[in-house]
Amino acid sequence: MEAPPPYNLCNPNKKSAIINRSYALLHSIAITSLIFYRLSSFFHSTPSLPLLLAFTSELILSVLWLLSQAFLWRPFTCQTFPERLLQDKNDDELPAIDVFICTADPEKEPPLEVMNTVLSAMAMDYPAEKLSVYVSDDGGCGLTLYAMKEAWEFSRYWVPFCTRFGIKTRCPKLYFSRFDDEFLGQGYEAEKEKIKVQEAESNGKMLEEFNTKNHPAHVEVMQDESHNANGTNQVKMPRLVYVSREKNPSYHHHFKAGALNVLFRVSNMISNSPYILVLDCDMRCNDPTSAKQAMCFHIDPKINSNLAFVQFPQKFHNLSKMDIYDGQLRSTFLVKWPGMDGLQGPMLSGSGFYMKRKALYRDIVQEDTDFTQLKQYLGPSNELVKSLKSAKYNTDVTSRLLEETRFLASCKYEEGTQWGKQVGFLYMSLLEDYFTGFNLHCEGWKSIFYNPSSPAFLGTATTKLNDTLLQGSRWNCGALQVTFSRFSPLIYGLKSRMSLLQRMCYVYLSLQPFYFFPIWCLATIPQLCLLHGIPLYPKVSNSWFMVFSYIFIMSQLKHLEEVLSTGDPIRTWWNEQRIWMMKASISYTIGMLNAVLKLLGLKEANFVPTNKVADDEQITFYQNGLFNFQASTVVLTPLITLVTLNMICLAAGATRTIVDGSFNAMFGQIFLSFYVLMVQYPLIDGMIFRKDKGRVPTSVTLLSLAISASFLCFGSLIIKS
Ligand SMILES: O=c1ccn([C@@H]2O[C@H](COP(=O)(O)OP(=O)(O)O[C@H]3O[C@H](CO)[C@@H](O)[C@H](O)[C@H]3O)[C@@H](O)[C@H]2O)c(=O)[nH]1
Ligand SMILES: [Mn+2]
Repeated sequence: MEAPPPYNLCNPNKKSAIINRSYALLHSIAITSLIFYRLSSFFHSTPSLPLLLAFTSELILSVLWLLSQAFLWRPFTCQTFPERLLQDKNDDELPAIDVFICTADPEKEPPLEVMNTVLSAMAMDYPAEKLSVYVSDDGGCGLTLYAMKEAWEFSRYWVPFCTRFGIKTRCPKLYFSRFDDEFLGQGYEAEKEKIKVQEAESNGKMLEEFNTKNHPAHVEVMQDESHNANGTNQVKMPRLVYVSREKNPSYHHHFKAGALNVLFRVSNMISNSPYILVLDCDMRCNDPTSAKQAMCFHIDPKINSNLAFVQFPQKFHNLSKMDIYDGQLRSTFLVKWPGMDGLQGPMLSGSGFYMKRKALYRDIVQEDTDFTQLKQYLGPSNELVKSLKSAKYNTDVTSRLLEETRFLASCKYEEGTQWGKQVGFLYMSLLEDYFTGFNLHCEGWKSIFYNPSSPAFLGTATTKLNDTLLQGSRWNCGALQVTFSRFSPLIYGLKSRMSLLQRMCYVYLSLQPFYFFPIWCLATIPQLCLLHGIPLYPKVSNSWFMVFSYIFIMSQLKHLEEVLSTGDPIRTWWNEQRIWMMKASISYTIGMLNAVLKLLGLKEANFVPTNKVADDEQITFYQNGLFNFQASTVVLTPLITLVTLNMICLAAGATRTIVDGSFNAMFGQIFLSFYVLMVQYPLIDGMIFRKDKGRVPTSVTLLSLAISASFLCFGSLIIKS
């Protein structure tokens, strides 16, 4: 008998694999030669400090390069066929889904935007009775609760409207910006107005007086008895639940992971759906069919037994054409994650994934685990433990049930339990997604990356240099918390079922912040030596020079090939090098400092939510591809210092080589300095030529000049001694 057609297909990209592997092979020969050249030169004469620093940088770059090849070894592309799934299964047979949406700060994450995300999720193309949306409000803000009630009101029109007319755009804000619909459009405007009035009536207090650190637990299931009682509204509606967990300064709240675990428990009592979709408050559902697409993997009997989650890429609605800050995270979502699809699957990426509930219980909840043991792991609620065994959907939410959910959302509940350690989203790192996903993969769970042509979700990308770099610092600090712990991918679970390549991917991310070392060394030491006429690279006429040139040119070409193969313009290649240098010198460095301070117990790690609102000025800069240098001094000064230093050294060093005729020996360093300045040209522009508000403040330029001068003086003393 012929096998039924599959719901999904995942195929290797043979062409990419051939290109990647040939490149990797030749490049590793070149790198080995470079290391051989350096080591053999050390035998002839004792290396100087600058030479040792340059060599250490080269070694770190080589190790990271080698690890990064794991992402490129077996690239895959997956497809889904939801129509086949729907032929086989009717609505009753589709599994239920709980959608978790987190918000924390009503100023950075305006309640109206959260409302739009919630409505887009409620209106997904999925049987309404199988969909429950849970909103976690870590701010405990009255205005957010109010906006959720309004979202519920409006959803009663919005959801049936979308279903009846097969509307593609299910985020109301976006829909009404494109299309007119008198009745509904007015309804939406009225909701917007109500939220504004509500805020105004409290004289702004609702936004100012919320207290993220101290508030009681609040759980509210949105329902409208009057409507159901008189039977006017027969349309089935997804459920909407507002949860604001208790916050108390004497308990650590574990940021987003803590919020997600509360939703996990509360939803267990109410809908207990076998699958969970996690969204950040700015990640709207763009393609309403994403749930069915995800189910094409989750229901497939061939792969579902150990499939933990289906990850969609994070995509953004506010990217400009230039995308100067690499907001699209191209290399992550278009190269690395598809690369991991050929291994055990992509890393968990915070938002836009469909997770199997059972996977988050890990191996603790088994058929034969007894009641008392489960309570030791999961806490004192009998009801919660009972709900594990019965996969039932609670249609009425009694006041007793609500009481229990408030208990589950209290600070004390997790005391002495395994939440965040072995169950649910894990707490040890600020990068809860990466760490949770790593643990799942260690236990043998798989994941799938699915990147449909129409984006499943659209979020808000950072459009300010400062926000981008600080967000990156938090991510890297989170990765390093894992690296510096017993869970470091280098050593943890070596006996687990994770393949070598998959592990290399995790190790790469865990060591990636170490790029900070080569970037700082190679942007300062060869330049200082250029000033003093000390060569660090072979002469142009020396055949070893070829090895260095080969490595540089080939990595540039490979990057270019990769950019073009993901359908991006050449400009992206250049942009990415710039923002990478900035991230490596700022985000990796700050992330490293924070992680080390945390390790020494000198600083608390903190998850400051990223700003999702931008003023017109900020948007204009961003849209025009102009860097906005209105950034904190800590972020900006190091960048400007590096550029100033390179300018001074290039000018003085080049003059010197002309005078003493040492161009042949110094070419490598002249080129390096020149390359840094070319890539970072917008910094020079912002420092010298720009007159607008986004220019580099003169105070920062002066401070940077002073730092560069001191570095050159001290550096010269050390070099000459
Ligand atoms: O104490 C907190 C802090 C944050 N959040 C929520 O977490 C989400 C992500 O925060 P955001 O400020 O947008 O951080 P990003 O760095 O943009 O988030 C990326 O990186 C995070 C890991 O650090 C992932 O969790 C996210 O999904 C991913 O989009 C937002 O919805 C927040 O409301 C909370 O619920 N509680
Ligand atoms: Mn975000």
